[in-house]
Amino acid sequence: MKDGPVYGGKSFGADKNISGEAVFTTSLVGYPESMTDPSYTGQILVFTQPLIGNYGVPGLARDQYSLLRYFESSKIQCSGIVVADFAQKYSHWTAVESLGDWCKREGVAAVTGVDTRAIVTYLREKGSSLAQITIGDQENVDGFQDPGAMHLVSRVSTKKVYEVNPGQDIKIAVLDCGVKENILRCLVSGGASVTVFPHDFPIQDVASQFDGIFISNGPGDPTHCATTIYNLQQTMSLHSLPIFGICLGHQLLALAVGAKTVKLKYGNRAHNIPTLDLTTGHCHITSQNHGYAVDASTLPPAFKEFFINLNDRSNEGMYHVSRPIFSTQFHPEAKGGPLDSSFLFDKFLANVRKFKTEKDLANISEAATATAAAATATSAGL
Ligand SMILES: NC(=O)CC[C@H](N)C(=O)O
Repeated sequence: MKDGPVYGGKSFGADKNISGEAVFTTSLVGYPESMTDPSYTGQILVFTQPLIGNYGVPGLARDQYSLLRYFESSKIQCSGIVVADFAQKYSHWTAVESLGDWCKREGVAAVTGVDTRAIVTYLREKGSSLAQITIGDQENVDGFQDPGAMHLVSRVSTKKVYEVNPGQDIKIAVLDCGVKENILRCLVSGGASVTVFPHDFPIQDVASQFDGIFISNGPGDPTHCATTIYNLQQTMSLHSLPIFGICLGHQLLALAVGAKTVKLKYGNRAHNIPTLDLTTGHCHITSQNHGYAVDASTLPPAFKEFFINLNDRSNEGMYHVSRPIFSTQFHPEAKGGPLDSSFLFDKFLANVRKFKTEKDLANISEAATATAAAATATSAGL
């Protein structure tokens, strides 16, 4: 840790020195999904679940939409992992290699035999900390890189526009800040065509060609994404289409409407965080991975708090009082994690379908008015 403590262990991944922000997750399963989630870029992930690796690592299989079936992106995104007990023997029908071989092949540092309870106690007391993984006596020439100071979204976002599940009647534009494959799957399996745009694409210029906009999860401090925030402001003032944001997407939407974000002491990374829906009084168990949060007291009057975290009372979402715009801090796509909140994709898709129907009806009546006007002009001999 940057502030002093050293924890010893044995390398079982790539033998290389790395640095990043040490964070912990209390999720019991889902290490392939978490490690390939672009939101973990620049972070050293410490697992509180002591035994990690026992079901191995799946391959790069793709589903009927050409989305990755078992991973959230095509490579490991975190800088390194720390576990108490790496399981060398693994067994699962999807497994193609061990966790150690995967980390070695992808050049990712991994350490086992570490007192992870001591690290988590330290992180909970001091807060998320910059840290290094160093092999032997080698010095880490890079020092302590701070992912919070970097614009990581520009590194993980797509460079070119692409489409998933083309040809459907409803069309959604996704702003890719580090989108997880399962988010795209949740949108296309609900019957939408999805076009994925780079994070800084001027989405306001093409919004009229779509029936909804989705803003994805992503790594780092949301305040670095000034271009996306500006583009969202423009989109909301020029267009009335439905918008849905998840995690970083929620934070960017909140910043775009004038609210503020704060850095949490050690963040929320787990698959079982109780979250209260303030509109229904229902509690949902949610999947989370974030270090920043929206300060609900700074939301403008047009937005209400949607959900709150029942552990630390932090904000978990917001909705517009009269427009089809809402966002959540947690991950309703839940990969890994419980599916309690997957109804939010249904809610967004229902908003999108309603908007599309109203748009189509407005176009028909506009065309009918134009035809009637032309007929009147013709009969009047004009
Ligand atoms: N999963 C995410 O989108 C994370 C959002 C943001 N980088 C945070 O840590 O708060």
